[in-house]
Amino acid sequence: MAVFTSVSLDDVRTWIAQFPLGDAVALKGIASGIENSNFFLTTEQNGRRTEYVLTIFENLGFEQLPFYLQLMRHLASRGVLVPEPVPNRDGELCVPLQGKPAAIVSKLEGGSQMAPQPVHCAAVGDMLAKMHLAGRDFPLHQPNLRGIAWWHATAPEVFPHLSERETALLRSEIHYQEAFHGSDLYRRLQQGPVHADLFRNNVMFDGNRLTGFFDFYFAGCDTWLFDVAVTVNDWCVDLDTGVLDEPRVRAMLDAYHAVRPFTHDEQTGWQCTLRAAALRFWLSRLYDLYRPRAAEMLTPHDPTHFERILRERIATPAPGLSA
Ligand SMILES: Nc1ncnc2c1ncn2[C@@H]1O[C@H](COP(=O)(O)OP(=O)(O)O)[C@@H](O)[C@H]1O
Ligand SMILES: N[C@@H](CCOP(=O)(O)O)C(=O)O
Repeated sequence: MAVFTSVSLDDVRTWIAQFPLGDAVALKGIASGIENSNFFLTTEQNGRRTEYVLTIFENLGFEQLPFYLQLMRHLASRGVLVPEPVPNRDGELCVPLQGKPAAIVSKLEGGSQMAPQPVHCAAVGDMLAKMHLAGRDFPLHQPNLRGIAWWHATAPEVFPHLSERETALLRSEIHYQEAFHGSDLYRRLQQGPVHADLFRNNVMFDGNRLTGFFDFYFAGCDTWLFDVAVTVNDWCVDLDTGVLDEPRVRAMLDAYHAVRPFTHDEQTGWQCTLRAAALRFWLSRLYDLYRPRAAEMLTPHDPTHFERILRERIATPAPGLSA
């Protein structure tokens, strides 16, 4: 159950007076999610009921949240389908609740599509390209906090837990990625705000209609290509083998390319970037598995899934960026 901080409807009734949303009439904890406490919040104003999502941030502090919340606001104002944060009467997007930072955002319709078909991948590719373009004039900057600096800092913490075979792979891949990240080619890749965690469970669909991207709390500035690679590695993969499913890859990449054409440099850097995206989640899953965990945290995700994907991306070239 992902409600780590308990809040009652009475608590919220008083707290919500600072927002121009009317009265709080219902509050329901959301079971899924592993980072924050999330609730569906219903408000009533002039006889009209509206549903929102109330998030209490368990790990992020007040100083870190403006980047994420302002980014969502910026994207929403440019027509990208993302939850829109609601400012309070003082214009603040993030305010304390039970002593922790909290925010209210609009609720997306629908549910997650956990068995995506090419039609869903195309919708994700199209919206991802629109999101990258819309982020070009976003004024705030924060690096991807799960980028190469984090890999360097984190690998030594997991090495003691790994087999020789795993250690060899992790060492050699970080070494390989250092060379790629230090190259002229890498410096020429287009960069901007990216979601950086656009997995199947972070996108809503109503049937085949995409209704939004959410969970922006790993977002940061990185190459657009990295975002594409993270997304392909999750949406277009055979979950048992880590092998990419070509029809889904083609649907996603072609839809992206139709909105924001890939560059020649991106074509060249594509295979390395798919490996970087696999490495990022292998390492974070290893770290989550081996670090001391708070008692209430849920079962960590399986790291071997991304180890398999990384080995597969090294062994087999993925379909190219354009057909
Ligand atoms: N804006 C939203 N609209 C609709 N549902 C949402 C929204 N934000 C979160 N949810 C629901 O809450 C669940 C947990 O959210 P998530 O952001 O993944 O949590 P966590 O950050 O704790 O991993 C999601 O799976 C989804 O069902
Ligand atoms: N997508 C990551 C974990 C992040 O969890 P989320 O529920 O906040 O998206 C992974 O699968 O390792």
